[in-house]
Amino acid sequence: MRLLVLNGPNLNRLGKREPGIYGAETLSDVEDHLHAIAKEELVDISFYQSNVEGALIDKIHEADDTGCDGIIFNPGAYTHTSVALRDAIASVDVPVIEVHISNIHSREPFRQTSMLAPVCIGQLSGFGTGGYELALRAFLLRRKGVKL
Ligand SMILES: O=C(O)[C@]1(O)C[C@H](CCCOc2ccccc2)[C@@H](O)[C@H](O)C1
Repeated sequence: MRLLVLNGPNLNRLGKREPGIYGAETLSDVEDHLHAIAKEELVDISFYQSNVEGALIDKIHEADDTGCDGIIFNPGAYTHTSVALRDAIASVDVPVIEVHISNIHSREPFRQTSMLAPVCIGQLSGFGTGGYELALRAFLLRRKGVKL
């Protein structure tokens, strides 16, 4: 199984700022952790972070065109604004799980709406960086035939 972990704007700052909201782990720490699980589970996993909406869209298209089995996607602030990313996800067959480190539903009103959730297979929000592992394990359960 091949998975892509996609991160949107400012997530390159993870662990460097606002640890009270997003924790102290860096994006590299998250990648190392997911790499270890992927190795155990014989999953081919790749990572991409961009602050550019169009680059994220191109990556979603590329994943679909190359037979990726799933995308774990933290869209960052584009979650709340991007019709273009919504349309990109709607335009591909590859399943997408939306991940948020914070619980967006308990934060400012403008963060409580996701433009992308309706076209994703699910959303994980508020589990810290553990949400990325939860999403990986959700794809593993789907691989076993669990209807998620
Ligand atoms: O909780 C999440 O994962 C968010 O996607 C994070 C976004 C923010 C990404 C920026 O993350 C930073 C991490 C550390 C320091 C500065 C920004 C925020 O705009 C969303 O509403 C919720």
